[in-house]
Amino acid sequence: MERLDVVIKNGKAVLPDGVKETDIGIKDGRIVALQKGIQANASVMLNAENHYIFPGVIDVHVHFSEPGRESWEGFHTGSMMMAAGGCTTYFDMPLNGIPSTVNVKALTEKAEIGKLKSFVDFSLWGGLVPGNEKDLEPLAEAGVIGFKAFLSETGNKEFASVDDMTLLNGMKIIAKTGKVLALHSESASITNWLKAEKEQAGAFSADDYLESRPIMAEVEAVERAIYYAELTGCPLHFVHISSALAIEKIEQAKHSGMDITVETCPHYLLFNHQHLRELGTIAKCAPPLREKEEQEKLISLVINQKFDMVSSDHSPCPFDLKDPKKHHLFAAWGGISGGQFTFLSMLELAIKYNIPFETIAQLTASAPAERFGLSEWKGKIAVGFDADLAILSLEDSFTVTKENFLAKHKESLYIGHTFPSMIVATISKGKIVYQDGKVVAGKANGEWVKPEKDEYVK
Ligand SMILES: NC(=O)NC(NC(N)=O)C(=O)[O-]
Ligand SMILES: [Zn+2]
Ligand SMILES: [Zn+2]
Repeated sequence: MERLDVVIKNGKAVLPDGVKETDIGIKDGRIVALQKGIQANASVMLNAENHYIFPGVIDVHVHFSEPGRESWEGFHTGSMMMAAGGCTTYFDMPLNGIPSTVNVKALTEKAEIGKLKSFVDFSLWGGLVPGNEKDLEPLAEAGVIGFKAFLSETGNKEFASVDDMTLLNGMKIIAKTGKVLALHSESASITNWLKAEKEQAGAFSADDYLESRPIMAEVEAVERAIYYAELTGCPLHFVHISSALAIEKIEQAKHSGMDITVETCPHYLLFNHQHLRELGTIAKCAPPLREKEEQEKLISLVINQKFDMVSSDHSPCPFDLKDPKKHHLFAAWGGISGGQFTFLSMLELAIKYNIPFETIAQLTASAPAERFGLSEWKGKIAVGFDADLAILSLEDSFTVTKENFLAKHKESLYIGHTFPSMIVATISKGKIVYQDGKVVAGKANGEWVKPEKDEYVK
């Protein structure tokens, strides 16, 4: 009888063309068989009867802040949290750590730490900042997944936002490397101007914060970036888009044939401005949570497949920096801590709005793999692909507590939230990393994943 490492029996696998009952056979970290009734000797047999098996989440947007600010998160706790959330590959952003990932030395240093500490696979973004134009091609060659720049201030002095000239020059160079430029799109001019007005008036309420980062600030930045991409031919990825009007502009550009993708994050879909009013700093992010009406529009846009993917934008910090006793809302650190909940959030929406599970798998796994050059071996359940899987039960629910939230800091908008499904296990390249509420992997086996080599066109 054939010898396999793992056989998952009787699950409902979420395949690109629909849900299918099948066994999954795994050997040497890859899926080798996808059929009912696999007869094999396997070291590990899992019964997945009544459970759904999704491709492991590929979360393109997290901030683990290591090296330099590992007191904010770090690869160890961060990757355990991702595993608990059904994520098997995440892309770490180039900012919030010290140094920022803006040259090859910083990239290599971060990759070494990730390889030692991460429980699941990861890729690394490189930064575009004023003054690092000469580092862009070397970073591309060294294997960054793409580049990231900020059009508004980052809130951290080690990673400056781009001025228009840096953006244009950077786009021109990035276009040549064949990589994608990801943009935090809020206009620095508009948000700084409005923020200064609020500061002068000493007006720091939740409503003031929302007013200081209006939808127009997002739309202006998106439109400008689209013009610049048209001039330079640079592929773009808009991160954490929070308004229907921005999507309208992005849709127009896509229809004109431009190479653009867009993500939103679960917090814009599950929460709204009322949560900032009630909960304060833990619900502070940029762009801000929008009014309920906008939240509903964003959900419709997800249902109508106007977003290419979803990401968590896990951007935590020690609670001290969010402590309302010490900082008013404008001064507190902005960022939502919720990397564990992208998949469960999308399942909540799928159940509520009848979104097909294969659409969820597309948003959380296959579209990111496709966009960022990993689609030959990651992002879907298929023979020959990495056995990166998330096993889900619809018969159980999951209420977030400080105990089962595995991020370094336990303060989060999600504490107390009940998701209508539960992750039973997460498998990374054939190894069970998370099962029954615990990270079970003995050691950190995550690898640094680089995009396909032939993506790089000199
Ligand atoms: N410096 C940050 O991590 N910022 C993040 N903060 C948010 N989203 O509030 C982000 O992605 O913009
Ligand atoms: Zn951002
Ligand atoms: Zn971010």
